[in-house]
Amino acid sequence: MCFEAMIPTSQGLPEFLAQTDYQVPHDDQKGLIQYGLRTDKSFFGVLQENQRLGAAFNRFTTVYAQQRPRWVDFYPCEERLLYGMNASTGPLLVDVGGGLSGEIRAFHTKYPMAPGRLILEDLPNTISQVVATDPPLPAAVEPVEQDLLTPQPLEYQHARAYFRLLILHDWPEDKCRAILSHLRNAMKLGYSEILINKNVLPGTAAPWQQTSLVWTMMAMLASQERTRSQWSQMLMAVGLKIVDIYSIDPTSESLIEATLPDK
Ligand SMILES: C[S@@+](CC[C@H](N)C(=O)[O-])C[C@H]1O[C@@H](n2cnc3c(N)ncnc32)[C@H](O)[C@@H]1O
Repeated sequence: MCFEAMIPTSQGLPEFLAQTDYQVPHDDQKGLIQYGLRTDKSFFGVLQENQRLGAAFNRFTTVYAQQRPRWVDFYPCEERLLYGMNASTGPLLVDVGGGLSGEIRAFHTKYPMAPGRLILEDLPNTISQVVATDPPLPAAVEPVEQDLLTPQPLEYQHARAYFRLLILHDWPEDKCRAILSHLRNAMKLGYSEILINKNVLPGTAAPWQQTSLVWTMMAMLASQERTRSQWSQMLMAVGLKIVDIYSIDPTSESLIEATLPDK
């Protein structure tokens, strides 16, 4: 991953920035990765095409998440998800771009008797890796091939929560809005929520653990880490509002809870 994708992309950085007048790239189809790897594919397009690289990336994100505090340990799941859950309304949890499923496994391990379906969505190559994992996926978790740039199928609408870890920093602003709009359209007013497990940078003096990803995100994905006000503006722009932000320490990913406003 590092040698085949990140280093060649980073090596192209000075030349690319000089050619684009040192502007922050926002187009994930004409960014640094296309320049550095001489490809017309996006980062995830490269990983879907090259299964070995894709599998290495999925292992990397799994190990990365294992080193971080898990949302299930600092978000009040009983109070905010399980209380009021109605399995006939829709799934309990849909993990969008869930990768090798660490988070939904962690949720299931902590709440094995929770009512409702647990859905793990990702691209085809990742899902084929998920179903072959050892230890195997718990039977309660349903792996589904689903492109997050498309609407949620009817079957997975009106979920109690749509969860996303390390996803929205992978996409530039316009794609984030498109992704969130599909989820907003799937939500049930007064019931569904979106849980975003990501860094929420302070306006100043952000810790290095949070800012160290900024260059990587810009280079590989033409995207960025975001401050609280940037998250708030993006969610408002697609008709969602932040209910609360839960954090366990200032250097780790927070959990942003967002819903449809009552109006
Ligand atoms: C940074 S990883 C995060 C994985 C997982 N949420 C975690 O934190 O371990 C991004 C995930 O998004 C998935 N992904 C990328 N593009 C996608 C798309 N268009 N539709 C669905 N999933 C996508 C990737 O396959 C990958 O599993």
